[in-house]
Amino acid sequence: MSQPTRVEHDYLVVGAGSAGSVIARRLLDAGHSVHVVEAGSKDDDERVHSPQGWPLLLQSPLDWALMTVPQRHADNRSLYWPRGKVLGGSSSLNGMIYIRGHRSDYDAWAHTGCPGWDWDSVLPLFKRSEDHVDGESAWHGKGGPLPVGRITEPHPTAAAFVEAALALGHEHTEDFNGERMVGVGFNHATIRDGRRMSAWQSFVAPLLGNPALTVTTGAHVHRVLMEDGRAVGVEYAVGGALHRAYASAEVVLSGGVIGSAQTLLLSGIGPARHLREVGVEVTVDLPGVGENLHDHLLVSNVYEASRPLPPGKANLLESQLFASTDARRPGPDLQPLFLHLVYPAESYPVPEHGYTIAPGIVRPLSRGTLRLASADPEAAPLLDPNVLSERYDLEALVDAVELCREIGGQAAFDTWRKAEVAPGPEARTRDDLRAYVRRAVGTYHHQVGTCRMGQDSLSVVDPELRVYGVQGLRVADASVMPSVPSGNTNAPSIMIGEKASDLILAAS
Ligand SMILES: Cc1cc2nc3c(=O)[nH]c(=O)nc-3n(C[C@H](O)[C@H](O)[C@H](O)COP(=O)(O)OP(=O)(O)OC[C@H]3O[C@@H](n4cnc5c(N)ncnc54)[C@H](O)[C@@H]3O)c2cc1C
Repeated sequence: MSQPTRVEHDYLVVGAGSAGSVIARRLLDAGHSVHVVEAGSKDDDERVHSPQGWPLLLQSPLDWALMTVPQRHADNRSLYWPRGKVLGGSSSLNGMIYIRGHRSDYDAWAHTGCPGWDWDSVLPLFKRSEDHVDGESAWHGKGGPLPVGRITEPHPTAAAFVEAALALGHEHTEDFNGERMVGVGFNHATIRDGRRMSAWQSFVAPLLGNPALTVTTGAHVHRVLMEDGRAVGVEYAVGGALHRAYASAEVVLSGGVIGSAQTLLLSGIGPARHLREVGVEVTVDLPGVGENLHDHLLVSNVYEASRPLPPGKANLLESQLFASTDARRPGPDLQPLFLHLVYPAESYPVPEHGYTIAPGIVRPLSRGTLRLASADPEAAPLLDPNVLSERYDLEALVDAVELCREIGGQAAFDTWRKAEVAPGPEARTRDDLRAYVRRAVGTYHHQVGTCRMGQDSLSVVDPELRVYGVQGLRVADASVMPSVPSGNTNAPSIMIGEKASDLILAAS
């Protein structure tokens, strides 16, 4: 019997998230054919598009809704990790804050084996994506696919947060992506005309009629198909049925910090010992796959409000503060975030009306792992970020809790504050606050690092994002970050998509 003709595109992109959407767009613009294979659904749920819809998407079918393994240093709690399972990936259910991080974050990447990823090299890529409401400047781009706007009518409590931090002596920052990141101010956000601008909507939706583009949704990629050491395609499941898709040029994994590492492991690319333990045949012994999992950490200082809060007009996350526990270090390590809603602290009461001053840390030292639970591609992986295993992370979070308490106690909040609910008045000493952090710590949703870029024995991809030991296969998403930048990770993931497309096109 003759083999059916195998349908090939030039490129296969696995995952239509922040990075994958950019890659698909840039390859299409360059005249290539692209097949995007996405496990999630179309983004036709209206809650995706409203800037205020994201809390309603958590635990919905558009969320992978993963859980970590019990965290030893956090009272053995399993942490809930939302991730977008929809066109746009996590950029379709994130908080829309547009932050790039500090210049020193990227210079550190370059310094630790990633030439070409220093700040001066990546700034033009951030700008190329952007269509900033303020227009072209030294810091921002105009005319790119990604709209970035300002919070023009802040919620009164978000304004109170800024006023309170200023009263404590923090400096005002007009633009966290500008000259000075450290300070307090209002976020810029990926919102235009009152609509969320996900990476998919910004980069790919305008090209949906392009015959060179094929999009398959509801398609869970199980493994990379290899021929003679070269990636030639992927196998994916739709419903119960298995399908194959092929690429004549390259396969690009953009499944995010969890999906990309899991796909590599299921393809036999990873630590040989672990693969044998779970019964996956080893293709390439690559010990770094699944190592270096880390995340920004967040707690929720929750306040009961003295009256119902008026509705906001933007993304519910309008103002924040970048601060440092050590002035000798470049850039911030704390990121208290204000929400004009109750973002509950686990196991603490949830007031009917309230707001949250969320202490966050952005230079965590704790590192963990992602491992397969079994060889079954549909089984969720074992996620162990090992949070708070480093003493610095615990102490920095306690510093952040104290800082947020100080802000919450300022006169600017007098007309809004009824009571502090978490950590609550009974938490007085630093030890009490350590216990609170262990009991309430959660994710800031900025997991990275499981397919780390670099040139040492634990690197998974080289600085051109090519998987070591395999031809024709790259990883491009938050998983390649060697260390998490000190800001939110959507813009950095989009930048990685820009850089990846340059590298792919240069090799074509
Ligand atoms: C609730 C939440 C709030 C956040 N808020 C912000 C914020 O305000 N600002 C900010 O900058 N960052 C925020 N982030 C983080 C940011 O959105 C992510 O870091 C970023 O989107 C990661 O991009 P990515 O391309 O690596 O992965 P993703 O955008 O997650 O994309 C991965 C895609 O691959 C698909 N996929 C995975 N595995 C497979 C597979 N096996 N087969 C097929 N498809 C697969 C997924 O369904 C998904 O669509 C938030 C994240 C969350 C979850």
